[in-house]
Amino acid sequence: MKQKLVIGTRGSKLALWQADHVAACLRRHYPSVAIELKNMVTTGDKILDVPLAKIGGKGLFTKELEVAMLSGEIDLAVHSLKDMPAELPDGLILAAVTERVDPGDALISPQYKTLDKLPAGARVGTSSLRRRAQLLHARPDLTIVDLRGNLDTRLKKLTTENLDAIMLATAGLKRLGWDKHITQILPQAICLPAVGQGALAIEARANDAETLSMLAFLNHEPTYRATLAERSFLAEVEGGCQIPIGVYAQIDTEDGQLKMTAVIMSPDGQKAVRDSIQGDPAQAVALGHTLAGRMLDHGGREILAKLFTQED
Ligand SMILES: NCc1[nH]cc(CCC(=O)O)c1CC(=O)O
Repeated sequence: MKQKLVIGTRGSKLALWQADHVAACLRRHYPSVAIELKNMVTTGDKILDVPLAKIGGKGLFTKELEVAMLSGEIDLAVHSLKDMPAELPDGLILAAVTERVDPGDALISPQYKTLDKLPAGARVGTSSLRRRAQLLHARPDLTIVDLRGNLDTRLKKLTTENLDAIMLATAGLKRLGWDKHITQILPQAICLPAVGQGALAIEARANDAETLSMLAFLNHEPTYRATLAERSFLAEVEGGCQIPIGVYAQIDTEDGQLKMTAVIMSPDGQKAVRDSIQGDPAQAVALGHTLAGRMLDHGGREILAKLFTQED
């Protein structure tokens, strides 16, 4: 067993909470091992004024940590699984995926509370194409305002940018103790989450057997299986986190089946392909591929082709 593990993390409040949480789990499990944290800055943290969809590129929030891991500077990195690209760089693997509790998206609207009570033309802040498309699909009259920055910045912008509502991940708000601001958790019929939303990913070197076995206890198998199906869906649709797809999979505790629903939308929410699949959790990867293939054939490919040629 190693006597020291170095965790790499980004410096945002959410990232620090996540890394501290994993550090605390490790310290409890291995009282004699030194658990150190190392703060790092990623490209995604540096570019704060450009909409994410325009920066493009995969792994915007993960690359610098991965370089440090490969060089041995850090032993593991903690990420929101949602921020991880579908395929990891050579030499790195997901050592564990933690239990997912809140996969959904939340609306914060101090004045109107819920989506259906927002007045016509209301201004809603989000920088996610996925949220924009699904909001506009349900409410074409809304005005979507781009909203970048860390969670705390975005909450402040609700007031400073004169917005009627903003949308954020429930999990992130809960982790920071800000769930008191939530006025509605959007139902999945209206808004499906991003791939992996709500789960933490622990990334480590593929050849570092000692660290991998020390991290194994952090893995929650049902969440791992469900998010594997989601990530396999994503890999097949071939996008980063900034394409308008929503997907949610879970293992049904009654019949043990993996059940997954996904949506591919045009950014304006006008075109939507929605479909579901279920099967054996051991076939998670195949289920993701099959669902993606079916949805691409039934209009998804057209929506995505248009998206990639758009220049706005
Ligand atoms: N893209 C930023 C990001 N990455 C992970 C979370 C929230 C926590 C999670 O989904 O696990 C957020 C904030 C948000 O989308 O509101």
